[in-house]
Amino acid sequence: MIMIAPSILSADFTNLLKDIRDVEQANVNMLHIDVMDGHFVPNISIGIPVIKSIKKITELPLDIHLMIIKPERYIEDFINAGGNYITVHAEACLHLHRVVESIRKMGGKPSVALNPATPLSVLDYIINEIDMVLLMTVNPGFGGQSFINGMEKKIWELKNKIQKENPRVRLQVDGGINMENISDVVKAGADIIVAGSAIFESRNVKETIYKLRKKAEGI
Ligand SMILES: O=C(CO)[C@@H](O)[C@H](O)COP(=O)(O)O
Repeated sequence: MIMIAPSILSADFTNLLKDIRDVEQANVNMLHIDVMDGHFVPNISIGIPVIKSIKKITELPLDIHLMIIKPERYIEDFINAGGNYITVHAEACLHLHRVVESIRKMGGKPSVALNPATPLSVLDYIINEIDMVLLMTVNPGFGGQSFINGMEKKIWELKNKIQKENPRVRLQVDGGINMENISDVVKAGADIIVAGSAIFESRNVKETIYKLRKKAEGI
């Protein structure tokens, strides 16, 4: 089954409750929450108080994508705020193994994100310790960017690596995914689709999610 994770970065922050209820009614599998620090990426977004508030109003698993340098400083806070999946960037961690270990110890599901230009070999000695890999198909920092050409090949290579080395790992793909390219992304091997602007900037959020799911499942 393909999972859909709406990225609330593109939601209406003056009406977040309504947007969350809409995606819940469309049976999405988790909420993707982008945390940006203005250093690792050139943008600043959502932080711990907002995540705590979201946790109070939804039962959906919270998938926290930390686009922050030295994420080890805040792992405990994001887990206490209600994060389920905690994704850290390989590029942002001096001691990736230690960070992943601490996420697991504190009760989170550890996940590692890779920027588009980061080689898959950075996963070589960590793939057995994680639950998910987040492959970025845009340069992180903003919603609404275009999917980078050629990333299907990287998804496919990562899928092969996962199948060989740890088939329990889920492959999440994030950035520029829409109605036109979702089938290719799934065919290349994605298990979890993150989509922000394609969902929240559409006229009918629920209908868009149903259509994305249908395309993803080839129906
Ligand atoms: O992490 C990020 C951006 O850095 C993403 O989660 C975006 O929020 C996805 O938005 P779209 O590309 O789907 O509009």
